[in-house]
Amino acid sequence: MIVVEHLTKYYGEYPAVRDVTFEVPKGRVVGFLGPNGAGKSTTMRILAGFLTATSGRASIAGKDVFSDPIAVRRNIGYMPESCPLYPELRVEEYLKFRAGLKGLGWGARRKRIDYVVERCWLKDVRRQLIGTLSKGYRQRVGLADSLLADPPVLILDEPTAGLDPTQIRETRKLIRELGREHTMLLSTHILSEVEMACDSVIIIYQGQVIEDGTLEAVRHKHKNQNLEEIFVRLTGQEGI
Ligand SMILES: Nc1ncnc2c1ncn2[C@@H]1O[C@H](COP(=O)(O)OP(=O)(O)OP(=O)(O)O)[C@@H](O)[C@H]1O
Repeated sequence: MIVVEHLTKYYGEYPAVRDVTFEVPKGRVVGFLGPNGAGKSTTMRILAGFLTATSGRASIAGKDVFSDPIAVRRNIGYMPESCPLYPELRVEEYLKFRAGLKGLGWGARRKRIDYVVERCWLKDVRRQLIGTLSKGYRQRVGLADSLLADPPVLILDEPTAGLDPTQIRETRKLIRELGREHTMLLSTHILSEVEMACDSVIIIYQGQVIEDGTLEAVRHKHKNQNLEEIFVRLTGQEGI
């Protein structure tokens, strides 16, 4: 469903992503891990069509990310690390606006907004100005936005970053549920989240993929260590 081949991205002289190749098969929920600055957001932004690559290829649902970006956007829901929301709009207004941009017709729009509002626990803040929402609630609006067009593929960049423990639990539960219906690439620093919600894991370090496989295969390869031990050993990072 997601195919990335030899993807490379330079920011000026700096290679943030170097010859990255991986696949996410249909229906799979993949944890995309790596220390700060490893190249996760850069890769995800390229897949979502927000950034060009220096070289390499990528496709989603058979559509080329670079030559057919509009078709790709129809197939994905992308939640960036910090969601660019409009503070002067109310939650419902924002979702209406986004649903319009995503091409949902009037009838479908109302139904779908009700659904994502319910699903992302936004009922209580439906009429609140986005600018007055807490970070956790803004994250939920970003997640609701990514679900609006019911895309087959979800690309979620640190969806639980900055949430309180209750919100983290709720969001994890939602991610697990969404994983039954969507192919998902999910970046996070919380390794227990990956162990709970993902089938597979890709670890990226200094712009390069250093591990890629099902959780079971990766654990087996590393003598049944837990993911945290594997991550620390591969990347030399304690702070995650
Ligand atoms: N617009 C930019 N211009 C220059 N360098 C950038 C830019 N965006 C990212 N970088 C650099 O590219 C590297 C990869 O960044 P990226 O945001 O993809 O990492 P990440 O794995 O998502 O990190 P984090 O876990 O901290 O979010 C970092 O060294 C970062 O400083």
